[in-house]
Amino acid sequence: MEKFIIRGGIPLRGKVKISGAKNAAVAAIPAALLANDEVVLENLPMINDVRVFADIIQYMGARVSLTDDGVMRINPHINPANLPPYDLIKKLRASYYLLGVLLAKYGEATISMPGGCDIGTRPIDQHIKGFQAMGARIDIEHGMIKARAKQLVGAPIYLDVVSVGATINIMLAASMAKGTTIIENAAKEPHIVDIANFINAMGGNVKGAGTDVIKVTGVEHLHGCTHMVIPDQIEAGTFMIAAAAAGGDVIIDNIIPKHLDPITAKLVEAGATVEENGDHVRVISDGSLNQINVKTLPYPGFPTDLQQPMTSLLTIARGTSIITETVWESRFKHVDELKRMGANIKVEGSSAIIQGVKELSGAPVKATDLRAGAAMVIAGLIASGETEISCIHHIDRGYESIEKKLKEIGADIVRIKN
Ligand SMILES: CC(=O)N[C@H]1[C@@H](OP(=O)(O)OP(=O)(O)OC[C@H]2O[C@@H](n3ccc(=O)[nH]c3=O)[C@H](O)[C@@H]2O)O[C@H](CO)[C@@H](O)[C@@H]1O
Ligand SMILES: C=C(OP(=O)(O)O)C(=O)O
Repeated sequence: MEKFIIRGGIPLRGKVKISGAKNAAVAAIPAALLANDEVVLENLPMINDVRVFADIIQYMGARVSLTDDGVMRINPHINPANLPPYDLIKKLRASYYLLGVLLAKYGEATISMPGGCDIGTRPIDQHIKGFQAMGARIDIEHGMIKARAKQLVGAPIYLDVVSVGATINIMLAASMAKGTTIIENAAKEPHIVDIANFINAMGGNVKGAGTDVIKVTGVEHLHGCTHMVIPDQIEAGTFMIAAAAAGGDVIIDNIIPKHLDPITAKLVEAGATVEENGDHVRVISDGSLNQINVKTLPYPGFPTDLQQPMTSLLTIARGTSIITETVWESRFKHVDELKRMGANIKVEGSSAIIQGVKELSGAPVKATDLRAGAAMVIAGLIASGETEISCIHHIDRGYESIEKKLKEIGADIVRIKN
């Protein structure tokens, strides 16, 4: 087991390069199996979720090479009967995308229930409803989801909730279905657009991604291509919040500033300066911030995946802030850990009421999930004294070398083996 040790109170200065988006990468890797020949994915983040997904598709027979610069070459010929074991599938959420991909290409998919962060109940009923509307038969037995369809047929599908996973999974299944699928009330996150672009680069026909109506016309075959994964909105937002909270002057580079608008708006409201320029944003802050209220919403709202990091920032903002989580019902496990560091937070239903304190003090805390881990890192950066963060395997699922990137902008953080 590894830990991070952070000595806080140091302003951050310099430039940090953002990696490819986790939630696009973990959809693009299974999506590559739709193609008939080699796919090259560029700008993949070097995170554990990517490595695990490489292991999963290799287990199924794909030939995969992944280099340190985030380039993965995938020869997509697999044996769909090689069912990846539960131990691999449960390591991440995005393994559910294998259902849409295998159903589209082979007419059959058997996958165990996916894993992912423990942030509330995580049903996949909307994915299933979509597959069923296209004519698939779905059975759930002994923890396995079995999906079968001689021929998927395009259909109108209205999502009851705005779901990132269901939108992408239905796009994947529909990419090779007979006829046209129309997804209404679709999610609009940047990674939805990225995967639609990737399917189109393989010869597919997806229109409307980024709006709430997506039209997918199935094609018979998809071919290989090279696709560059978009920058990670959530990693970029995490560094923006860290810079605003710890104080300093940080350029967050290699990003699409538009994707950061909801975060920029809130940091400016709290008193930080954010300058947008081409493919970077610059965050300048003296660490003295004012209270704000934040409500998580599907894109283009404030992302739920940054709610926990934002909570850490607000622990030291003047006044009382309220963060309302509308996407996940149990995404407040970081609160008890922040309280160990002196934060004054009360959770009432889906809101955290945060009374700003003068300072946090370092303490031993744990990363209860991926973004709770990021929240602990930010808390450690602003706290006086030493913070020791355990269970950092959660952080490694989704952040590429977070300690190296933070060190480059002046933070005092080390990874130690326990
Ligand atoms: C691998 C990946 O991309 N993970 C992201 C994805 O998770 P994930 O795809 O699991 O999240 P969804 O967008 O599907 O979930 C949004 C909401 O819809 C509900 N729901 C979802 C599906 C369904 O079939 N039925 C249903 O009721 C969920 O309980 C949740 O309340 O989007 C979330 C919301 O932006 C992010 O927090 C995760 O980081
Ligand atoms: C919740 C997250 O991840 P996952 O859906 O992969 O568990 C996240 O990235 O914040």
